[in-house]
Amino acid sequence: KILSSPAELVQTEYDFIVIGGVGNTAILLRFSLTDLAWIAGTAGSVLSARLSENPDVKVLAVEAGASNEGIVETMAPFLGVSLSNTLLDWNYTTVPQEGYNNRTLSLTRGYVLGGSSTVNLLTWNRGADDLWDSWARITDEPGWSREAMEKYWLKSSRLVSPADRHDTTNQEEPSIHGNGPVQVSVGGFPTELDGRVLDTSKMLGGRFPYTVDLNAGHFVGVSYMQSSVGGGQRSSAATAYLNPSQERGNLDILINTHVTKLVQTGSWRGWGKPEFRVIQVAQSSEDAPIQVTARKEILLCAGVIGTPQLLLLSGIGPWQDLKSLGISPILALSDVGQHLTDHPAIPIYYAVNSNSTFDRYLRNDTLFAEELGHWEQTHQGLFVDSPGNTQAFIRLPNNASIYESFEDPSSGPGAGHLEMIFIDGFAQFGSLPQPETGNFLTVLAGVVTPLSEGYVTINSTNPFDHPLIDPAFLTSPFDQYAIVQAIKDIQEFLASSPWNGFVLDAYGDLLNATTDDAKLEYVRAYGSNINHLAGTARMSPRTAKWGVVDQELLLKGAEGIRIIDASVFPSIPECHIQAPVYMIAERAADLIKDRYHL
Ligand SMILES: Cc1cc2nc3c(=O)[nH]c(=O)nc-3n(C[C@H](O)[C@H](O)[C@H](O)COP(=O)(O)OP(=O)(O)OC[C@H]3O[C@@H](n4cnc5c(N)ncnc54)[C@H](O)[C@@H]3O)c2cc1C
Repeated sequence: KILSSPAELVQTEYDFIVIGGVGNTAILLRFSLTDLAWIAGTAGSVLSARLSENPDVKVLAVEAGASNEGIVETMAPFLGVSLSNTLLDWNYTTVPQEGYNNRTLSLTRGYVLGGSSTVNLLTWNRGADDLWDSWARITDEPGWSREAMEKYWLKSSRLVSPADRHDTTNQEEPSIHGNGPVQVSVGGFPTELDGRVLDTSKMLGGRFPYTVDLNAGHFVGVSYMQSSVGGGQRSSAATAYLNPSQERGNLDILINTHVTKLVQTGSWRGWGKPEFRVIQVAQSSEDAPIQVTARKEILLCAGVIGTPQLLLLSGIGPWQDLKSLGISPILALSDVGQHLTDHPAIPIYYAVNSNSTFDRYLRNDTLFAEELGHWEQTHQGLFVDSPGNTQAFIRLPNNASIYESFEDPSSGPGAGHLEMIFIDGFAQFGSLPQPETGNFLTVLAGVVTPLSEGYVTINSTNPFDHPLIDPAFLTSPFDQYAIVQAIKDIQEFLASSPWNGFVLDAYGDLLNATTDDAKLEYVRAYGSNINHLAGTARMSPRTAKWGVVDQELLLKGAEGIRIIDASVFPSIPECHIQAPVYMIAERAADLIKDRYHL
């Protein structure tokens, strides 16, 4: 059941407590753990669902944000972009980004059941086979390999028909998809770009090959984009995992409540290893915190920003940083909050010779309302897709001059370095506002193997204050080189014959950016990110001195805490990252069930 205040808790002891997003925590619901406590976000929802499957297991999921139910913007895929800077967003801001002319950027994170899976842009990428095999190597754990993770790919999602039920032959490969709760489909509202993108790929070949289904594991090529959409509606960790489980008698979901601290309750078997079995929760910094016990484990799923913040507030992290904040250090882990990585991105705009782009809907309230009404009645039309029906992952040229200074950072030849998403209208991903007239296309370009790394840390012991967030965009020369190459690739792509008579001029300052330096200046002025933050509590081999969690996602040097969210990724995936979050959450649920014989 859903509880909206800690005062509604009828018990203060559970098997598991899931902290955050009840996103992937939904997995826990499968288990019905009586002894777990957790935070419910994307991963949190998965865990909540999976663990509460066993009626003997009592699970409490704690989510700082609100319920996802009844909010149309979270369900109509096209409206997902409107959820940033709302009450469902943590509304974080980065510190000034040197690589972006010292601009600060808004960072969206879901403040709602389902976490960021409730507010994201829905693209569904499982990650290259090479990525998973590299994680198995980095962590020295075959259980994270592509082969071992196949079952969690199959268990987390299933392919369904697009909203318009068009023939998808050669647009996807049904045989490689599974039977899990998240519904996945290709776009259900074809655009005038789709055919041109595919024709260009077939014409150019080379670095732009056509790949029928990237999710088959070879993540290089131009393809129809798959999204977490079923029947024209968002499929999130909340709708797929959590909502169907929330009536279970062994699952309590506490919303609008922050976990403010993980409390040390003793030393494991009396020999010094700190043990954490209790959390503190509150709804504001004025409230007296309430304590809740997890008999078995605290499952920390608070995401790339919330997880390190909570660890630091609880005395877990770099020793000197904790001491300088006046926090008594309990566990020295220098990697907490470090290695924050995201994909830098730049929207490229062209005026187009068309009257069919979505620009007119964004400029005309009546048209917009009519289209929304159409979606509400039929789940058809423009609103069934997040903007963009096609995407491409491209490798840098083999002879790229940057390889004289840097080794290839990709996980292998089956993963790209650059991404492009083709959008039939002016998508405001950067700081350029939509022009008042005209029709446009947007290509959102990104670097998916960034080498720039930053951090999340705190400068306040008030858990309700935002942490300091520095993704350090574009500080590595590799990223600078790669994003310029992405712009050149887009220019080459759109200069080919399928676009003749359709693409007009580049829009904005890009028109005059003829040199590499000018292109880089354009990115510094208008660049943004794709909200794929990862890595602030990295997984490493159990005996390694670096890292925050071990191969089973248990907090190193402690008992009672397991971290399950995008913070544990040992490297940033070369793709959109929600599917890998679901997959690690599914595996975590199995690891927990095995450990406790559930
Ligand atoms: C705007 C946006 C667009 C994106 N687009 C895509 C996309 O198209 N495709 C894709 O694959 N990925 C996309 N992503 C990324 C993807 O959604 C996330 O990486 C993924 O959902 C993260 O899952 P998580 O479980 O790590 O964290 P989250 O899902 O963010 O869950 C963390 C949860 O913890 C809660 N929480 C935090 N601190 C506390 C606390 N102290 N107490 C209680 N609760 C707390 C939060 O409210 C949140 O619900 C996007 C993300 C955003 C924000």
